[in-house]
Amino acid sequence: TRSTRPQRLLRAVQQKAIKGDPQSVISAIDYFCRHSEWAMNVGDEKGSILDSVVCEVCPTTALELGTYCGYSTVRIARLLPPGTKLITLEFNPAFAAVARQVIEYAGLQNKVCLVEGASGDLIPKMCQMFGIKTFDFVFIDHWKDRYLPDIKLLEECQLLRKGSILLADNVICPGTPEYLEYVRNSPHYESKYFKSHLEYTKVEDGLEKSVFLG
Ligand SMILES: CNc1ncnc2c1ncn2[C@@H]1O[C@H](/C=C/CNC(=O)c2cc(-c3ccc(F)cc3)cc(O)c2O)[C@@H](O)[C@H]1O
Ligand SMILES: [Mg+2]
Repeated sequence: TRSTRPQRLLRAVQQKAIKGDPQSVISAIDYFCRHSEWAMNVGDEKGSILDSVVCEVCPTTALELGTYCGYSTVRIARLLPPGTKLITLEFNPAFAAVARQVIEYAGLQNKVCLVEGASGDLIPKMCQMFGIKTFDFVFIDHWKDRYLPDIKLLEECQLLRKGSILLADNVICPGTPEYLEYVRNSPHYESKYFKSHLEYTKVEDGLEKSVFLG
């Protein structure tokens, strides 16, 4: 049977990147997506904004919603100091299998915990599964209509603290109108839009950075 796009993306990593070198894995995926097949990774332009926010926050606990092929997982994990963990949630087993191999190829398996399952089921289990009290940083990049319910769930589970940073992809394209309206109007968040472009295109898109105020 034909290979899937994530499998072809993984093959590009295995053929072009250097084992144990996260930057070469990132570059191999970006090259593949620009010159062979577009894929819904956060990409290099929005990815450098993601990098700067991660470096600014220096999270000790981080969560990613929607691993897909692990591109943003590698971008985030490569910047984390030793001893910190990035927990990434992915409910599609085929995508999770590819992501595990991409993360391992980058040599970052010790900084990442990929949990297979739905965010709605797993978020309430973060404390019992990992002893996590609160997240310093959350990268949101899964189904766009799940951004809002999932941050409300994070609030309910008291997994956010004063100063926790949420960074959401695709707030313009495909768009997350209900999420944007909430974080921009809620007294519990201070929000800022980082204008950029949809990965590998000239279409406008951007990231929304929101600080939880408690
Ligand atoms: C709902 N709870 C969930 N729990 C765990 N994993 C979940 C999940 N929802 C979705 N996922 C997973 O996240 C990933 C989903 C990502 C959805 N992303 C998009 O739709 C997306 C789409 C575009 C896009 C933009 C323009 C266009 F023309 C076509 C596509 C660009 C992006 O950057 C995107 O992130 C998959 O791996 C999916 O299996
Ligand atoms: Mg995205």
